[in-house]
Order: sequence, then structure tokens, then C-alpha cells
Amino acid sequence: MLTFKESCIGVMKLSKPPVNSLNLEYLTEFNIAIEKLENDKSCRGVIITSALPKIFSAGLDILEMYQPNTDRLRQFWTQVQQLWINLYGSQVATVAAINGHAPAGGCLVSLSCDYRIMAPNYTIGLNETQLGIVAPFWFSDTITNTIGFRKAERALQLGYMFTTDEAKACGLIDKIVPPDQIMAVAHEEMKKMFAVPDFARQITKNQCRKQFIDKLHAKRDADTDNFVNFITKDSIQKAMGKYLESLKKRKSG
Ligand SMILES: CCCCC/C=C\C/C=C\C/C=C/C(=O)SCCNC(=O)CCNC(=O)[C@H](O)C(C)(C)COP(=O)(O)OP(=O)(O)OC[C@H]1O[C@@H](n2cnc3c(N)ncnc32)[C@H](O)[C@@H]1OP(=O)(O)O
Repeated sequence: MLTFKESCIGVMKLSKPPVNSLNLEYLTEFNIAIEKLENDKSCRGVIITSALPKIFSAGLDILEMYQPNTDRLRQFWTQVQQLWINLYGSQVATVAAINGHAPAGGCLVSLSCDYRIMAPNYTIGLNETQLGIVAPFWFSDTITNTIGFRKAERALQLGYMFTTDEAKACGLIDKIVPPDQIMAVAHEEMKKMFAVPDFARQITKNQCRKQFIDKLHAKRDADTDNFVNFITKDSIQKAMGKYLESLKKRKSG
């Protein structure tokens, strides 16, 4: 993770080649970095983007979920939950500068921010069902809160990956921006949020999001149990194995 501060704005650049997949170690690093910025009194905003060309993040590292060690799988999921809690509940203003594809966990990271700008000709969405897995309730809450129930339900069922244009049309992202302008526009959008007194923006954000974060807190252990039980089922392991194969075939084909 490349993290630096430009005045009162923290910039986090995901930099885990080849595709910024989020494994246990990287999620832990991500959480430490965001917590550090959150606790830095001089930091009012965070921009999350990718240091890689064409990929914002490929989402959770599928290899963490395929033929897993159960203890590690539990730690992995705890870090995924923590990342969402940190980002969705963040007191600083957050902008996702989506400069590449953003499937599943990559989409969730961006949906957890306050504002999303995206470069053209990429795809974004919660494609879990395409892998034969199910987005947990808090992924589903987050997309529903962004695009509304009907569109979210349809997209979740299909595991639909939106083009940048489609994402803009349904409100999954807020603005389409050429890649060379994405950081400049992220700073402009940040300034608009800074024009509102921090405490008023923060209390408003809490009013909108706290109930959803509290819901995960209340069910956190059960959510981890569900995840581990679900992922370790033979049928789910088979489906994930097939998906990994299809990724490799697509590459060679
Ligand atoms: C009822 C109770 C419910 C409880 C909850 C249960 C389950 C929910 C659990 C989890 C939710 C899951 C969230 C996720 O995020 S799952 C991850 C989904 N991600 C994807 O599907 C992305 C797949 N990847 C791609 O589409 C493409 O790779 C790309 C990102 C568009 C990039 O394409 P490109 O052509 O540039 O690269 P390659 O495809 O050649 O990939 C390079 C290399 O990376 C490997 N790879 C890609 N993505 C991942 C990944 N997410 N994890 C691990 N590895 C990945 C790919 O296989 C290649 O590897 P190789 O060894 O062949 O070089």
C-alpha cells in the first residue's frame, strides 16, 4: 500500500500486483493504514485509488477461500469485516478514484466511500454469484443503500458487472472522469465535502450509516461462522475451483 499525505488529504494507492487482490496480509495492512489516517487529527479526507494500470482491485483473494485453513479463513474474514467497518464508518471524507476494474470486494471498497469517480471502459459490481458464492448481508446493504432495492437485488442475483456508463446511469458511481484527470477531480470533490463543517458532515453520515454498521457488530461472530461454514462446503469449493480454472483459461484463450 502506498500511503502519503497531501496537506489534510491522505492518499492510499493499492499496489499489490498483478490485480490488487485482498489477502489476509494485505487486508491487515489496509486496515492499519486507514486506522492511522483516521486517528491523525490533521487528516480530513482520504482518496483511495490504485497504483496499477487497469485494475482498481480484483476483490478478495480467491486463493484465501479455496482449499482454506479454517483458522486463517476466520482471520481473513475478520479483516474483511474490519475493513468495511473502518471505511463505511469512517469519520473522514472518502473518495474512491476507481481507475480500473472493480469486481466484488473491489466494488465494496469503493461503495464504502462517500463519493465515487471512475475512469471509462472498466467494469464494477458485486459479481459473487458468478463465483457460486453469496454476497453477505452487509455487502448487500451497502449496494442497496447506494442504488436502491430493486436494482441492487437484480444486480446481486445476476452477479452483474456494470460498465462505467451503466454504473453512472444507476448511481453506483457518481462521475465519469478521464484517467489522467481522476486525481485532480478527486481533490475537487474532496474540497466540496470540506466546505461543510466536519462535525455536521460526520453526524449526518453516522445517522445514515450507523444502523448498518451496528447490525454487523451485533452479528459479527455469527457472520464469521456463516462465512466459514458456507465457504468450506464441498459444493462451494467445487464452484470456486471451476471459477479459478475459468480465470486461467480466459488468460490462455
Ligand atoms: C449464506 C451465507 C453467506 C456467507 C458469505 C459467503 C460468501 C461470501 C464471501 C466472499 C465475498 C467475495 C468477495 C470477493 O471479492 S470474491 C473475488 C471476486 N473477484 C473476481 O471475480 C475477479 C476475478 N478476476 C478478474 O476478473 C480479472 O482477473 C481482472 C481483475 C478483471 C483482471 O484481468 P486481467 O486480464 O488483467 O488479469 P488476469 O485475469 O490474467 O489475472 C492475473 C492473475 O491474477 C489472478 N486473479 C485475478 N483475480 C483474482 C482474485 N480475486 N483472487 C486471486 N487471484 C486472482 C488470476 O487468476 C491470474 O493468476 P495467474 O496465476 O494465472 O497469473
